[in-house]
Amino acid sequence: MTTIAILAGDGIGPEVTVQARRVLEALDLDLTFEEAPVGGAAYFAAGHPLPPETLDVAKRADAILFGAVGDPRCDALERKFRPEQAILGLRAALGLFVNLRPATLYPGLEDASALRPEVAREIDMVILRELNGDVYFGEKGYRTAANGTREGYDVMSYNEAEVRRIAIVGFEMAKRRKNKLCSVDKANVLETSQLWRDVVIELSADYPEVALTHMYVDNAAMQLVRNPGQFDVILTGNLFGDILSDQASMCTGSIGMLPSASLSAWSGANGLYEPIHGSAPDIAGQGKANPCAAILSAAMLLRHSLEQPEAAARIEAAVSAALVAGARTPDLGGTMTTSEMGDAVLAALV
Ligand SMILES: NC(=O)c1ccc[n+]([C@@H]2O[C@H](COP(=O)([O-])OP(=O)(O)OC[C@H]3O[C@@H](n4cnc5c(N)ncnc54)[C@H](O)[C@@H]3O)[C@@H](O)[C@H]2O)c1
Ligand SMILES: CC(C)[C@H](C(=O)O)[C@@H](O)C(=O)O
Ligand SMILES: [Mg+2]
Repeated sequence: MTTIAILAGDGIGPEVTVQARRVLEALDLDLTFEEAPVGGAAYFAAGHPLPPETLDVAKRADAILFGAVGDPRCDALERKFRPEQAILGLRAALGLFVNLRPATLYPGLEDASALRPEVAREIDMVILRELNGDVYFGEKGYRTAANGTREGYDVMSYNEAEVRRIAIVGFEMAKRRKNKLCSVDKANVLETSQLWRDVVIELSADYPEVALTHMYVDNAAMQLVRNPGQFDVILTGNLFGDILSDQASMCTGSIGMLPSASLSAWSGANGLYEPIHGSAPDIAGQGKANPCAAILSAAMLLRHSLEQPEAAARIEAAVSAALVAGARTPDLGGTMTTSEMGDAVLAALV
């Protein structure tokens, strides 16, 4: 029996996750679903954003479908109780250091893209984001000195083993795609990035067939808008990958379109799958959220954790067909509700 943990979370998290679950159920794959609270929902129900029972459910499952966490009512809480700690805690506890964030333009979405149609049409990349290190997991502090001056800090660091293991994934992915790897860093300023670049260059000797380039992150942000078609696999750290993937999403039409997979190795069980967007408090409860990113995350779950590539392709084809037929939530310029968009994808499933 295959068990999928559903951690829907806060805001639009539950709204989009239920649509992804409907699509998975329609495939008749004999999946069992186990729901558990996470984020603000878990804090209000159980006093902690990632209760031990929820972590157990996640660890026991064959794969995890995650919605989003974040609740403005928690903004004033001590950091360890904030909803966002739940997703960081899961990534750390499950050793999910590989984060795949594919960005492609779905047919017909040229009009929704922030770019000119001929530029947008070229987008077909994966942002490979390291997910267990960087400023996210370095020493942190917020303190007040004796003279009353406040100081905040988050240490940015990577060691060479951490860089090597994600870089290997990058080279292997590039080999299976277009043999192009662009490593994005800030080596002109940061020692962390200098180490990153040194390790990537050393490793490149094992992959002579892969064309390796390096780009500073500020230039990469610009090139994503100027000429996104130049990218195949972008290999980058935790913070830069977070920012660049939100930017890439608007090039493909909407942040509501980009799925992600978080894995402990390139392929394997216990992966966590989530849209790249957050809980979107500004539209929560209004039926306005685009469920495509969540639905496409379910497709990634089938491909990477359940070894069901045909089923994954069926979901992706259904999303594509629904969009070609004109199905659009407001973020894509349409008027459909979240569940109507789910209906459209279900109707297109063949
Ligand atoms: N992995 C996660 O759980 C995750 C990811 C990002 C942000 N967050 C959290 O979510 C909360 C809100 O953060 P934010 O506003 O900066 O980012 P967000 O991604 O939630 O929303 C940014 C903007 O995009 C829109 N948007 C997002 N998803 C959409 C969708 N599916 N369809 C249509 N529009 C969509 C929102 O309405 C908003 O205007 C914060 O608490 C943040 O920490 C969580
Ligand atoms: C909520 C937050 C911790 C998270 C991140 O920064 O990784 C989010 O922005 C994401 O992109 O998954
Ligand atoms: Mg983000």
